[in-house]
Amino acid sequence: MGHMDCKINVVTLDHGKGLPLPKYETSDSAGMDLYAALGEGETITLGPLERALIPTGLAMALPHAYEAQVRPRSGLAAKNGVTVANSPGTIDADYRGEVKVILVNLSNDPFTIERGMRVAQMVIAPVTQGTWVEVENLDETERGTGGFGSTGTH
Ligand SMILES: O=c1ccn([C@H]2C[C@H](O)[C@@H](COP(=O)(O)OP(=O)(O)OP(=O)(O)O)O2)c(=O)[nH]1
Ligand SMILES: [Mg+2]
Repeated sequence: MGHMDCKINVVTLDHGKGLPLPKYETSDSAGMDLYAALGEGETITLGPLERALIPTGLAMALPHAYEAQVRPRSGLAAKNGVTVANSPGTIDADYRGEVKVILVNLSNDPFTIERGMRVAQMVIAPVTQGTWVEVENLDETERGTGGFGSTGTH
């Protein structure tokens, strides 16, 4: 079965020109890697616990009822302790600004980002919006109000 297709209008901003559009690295990849759209020769170095907004050079228009999630790359997290501070970042379908990645360095070593580095991945997902139905009481369930480690304790 093929993947659901979601056509996304995209504008490459000036500082993103020359970088490829994000792509799926394998046929069944869930995410497309996002490239750091820094200037030629420009770098951003994150010291321990520092964070920065990394430009992707892309502005997009997701179709109605879709979102994009900005997620960490496991390689960066495992090897360098570098992750997405607000993971998963939420790109709303009505956002027309530049997509940015909020990277944070959770390691004790500085980490330097260069132009073209793949800093995060973006997953396209359908959006369900909820509508409230206000009631006086909720139905009873096996779990009830238990949570936060309540199961398997007796
Ligand atoms: O990792 C992210 C997260 C968000 N955004 C952009 C797209 C998103 O549609 C917008 C708002 O994001 P969010 O709702 O998470 O941030 P907020 O702090 O609630 O800002 P706002 O008041 O603008 O909604 O910022 C990014 O570019 N990267
Ligand atoms: Mg918001």
